[in-house]
Amino acid sequence: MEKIIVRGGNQLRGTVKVEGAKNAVLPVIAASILAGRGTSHIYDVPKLADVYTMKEVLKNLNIKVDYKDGAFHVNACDTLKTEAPFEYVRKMRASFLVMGPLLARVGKARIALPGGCAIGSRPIDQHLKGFEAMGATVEIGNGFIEARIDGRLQGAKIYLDFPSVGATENIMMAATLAEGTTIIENAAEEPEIVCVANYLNAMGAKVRGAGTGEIRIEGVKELIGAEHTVIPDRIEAGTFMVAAAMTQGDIVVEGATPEHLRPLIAKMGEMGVHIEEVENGLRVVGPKKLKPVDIKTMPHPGFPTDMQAQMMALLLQAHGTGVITETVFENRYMHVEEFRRMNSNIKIEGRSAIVSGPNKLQGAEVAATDLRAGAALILAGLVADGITRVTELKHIDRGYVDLAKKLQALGADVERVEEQVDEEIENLDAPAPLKSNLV
Ligand SMILES: CC(=O)N[C@H]1[C@@H](OP(=O)(O)OP(=O)(O)OC[C@H]2O[C@@H](n3ccc(=O)[nH]c3=O)[C@H](O)[C@@H]2O)O[C@H](CO)[C@@H](O)[C@@H]1O
Ligand SMILES: C=C(OP(=O)(O)O)C(=O)O
Repeated sequence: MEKIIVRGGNQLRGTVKVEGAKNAVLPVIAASILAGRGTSHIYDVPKLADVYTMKEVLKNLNIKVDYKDGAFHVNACDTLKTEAPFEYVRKMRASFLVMGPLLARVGKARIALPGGCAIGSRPIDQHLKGFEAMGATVEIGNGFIEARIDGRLQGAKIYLDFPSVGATENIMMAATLAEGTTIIENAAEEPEIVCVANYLNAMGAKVRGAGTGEIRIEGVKELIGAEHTVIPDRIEAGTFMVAAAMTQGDIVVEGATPEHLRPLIAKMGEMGVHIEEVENGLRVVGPKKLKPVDIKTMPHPGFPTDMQAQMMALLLQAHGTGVITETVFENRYMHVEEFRRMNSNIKIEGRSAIVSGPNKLQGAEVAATDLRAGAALILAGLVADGITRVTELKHIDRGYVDLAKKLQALGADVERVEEQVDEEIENLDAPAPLKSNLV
């Protein structure tokens, strides 16, 4: 079994470069389906398990895909297939983002129902509400969602009950080829939405207002393959920023974009972390003594839920009590049990986690229950006494390229190893998981 082994105690120093953003590249690749003519060339594509899953999804739709040296080339000009099976959606919920583009291009899409996940139930009702408002019929059965439209989708005014990132992207992509104008109200404002909109516009779409709560899309008849560079990953950048802050380190995060990281910069600043803008990123210097803060996750420009677990690791080191409130996902505290294995003092009350510190963390064997939980456990390992072994690396590989190697290059004692598991232990029946742990 592969593990990441962390021996705590080293301060981080040096420079680390962030990759293209996972949460931008996945919808950007899905958007490529919309181009009926020409080849798209997408740059700064990170080598993530999710990118390979998306590549497989597209290949299955009869789309030509080539991925080399960080560049992803897509040609979707042949007759498209319309089905994304459970095999892919199970691995990665973002596979559902092909529904809007398929519906717009060929009037039909059949996608496996995403189902539950380690961080909550994650329904897709807002995506479907948008497609129905544009005239599509949606049927659910046999574990699939099937959407159809005769002719073109029709522009519509769609109010999202919650500014869902995925629903905003899916509807925005579908609307680019619709007849007439679509207005998405209460749209998500994340930087990744702007990245996707810029790509759509480069392909010939007419999308205005991305990055605000109201997006207007004037439908066009055809989109053509285009070139696009993916924005830097603000969550990967944030993860390294926390690593520096935790270890009283001093690092430069190259590619960290200050405008995308305002809430994190503000909260880390309140904790006493020194953050300054440098030529091509951010310099982060960890203080001797961290102050506690309260954090509430919110849609952008609020504090990102994808940094909640990492900030909890940081709060474990603060002198005093801080409260984290998770408002975006219903069940995103799976890492708390793992932190407890490392001797931490965290109390859960409803949607809040009360973190009292500083904690004298101890190394332990812990499991990455989801992607950001995995990163947070490695961060905790950087300051724990003794050895921390993190398992279930498949989650971490969905969203981080060479996390162990990059930390190692900054001076951390971290390695990724293949550890033999005692055969007798491995053959024991595993207890049934409490929640399905698909993504
Ligand atoms: C690939 C990708 O970009 N993933 C990001 C995206 O996920 P994703 O796009 O799935 O997240 P959403 O913004 O859609 O979900 C936010 C909340 O809305 C709820 N909801 C969503 C859609 C819907 O139709 N109905 C509904 O109730 C979800 O259950 C969740 O509680 O945004 C999340 C919130 O910033 C991030 O944590 C994920 O990293
Ligand atoms: C929750 C995340 O991603 P996804 O929506 O792909 O599961 C994440 O990136 O932290």
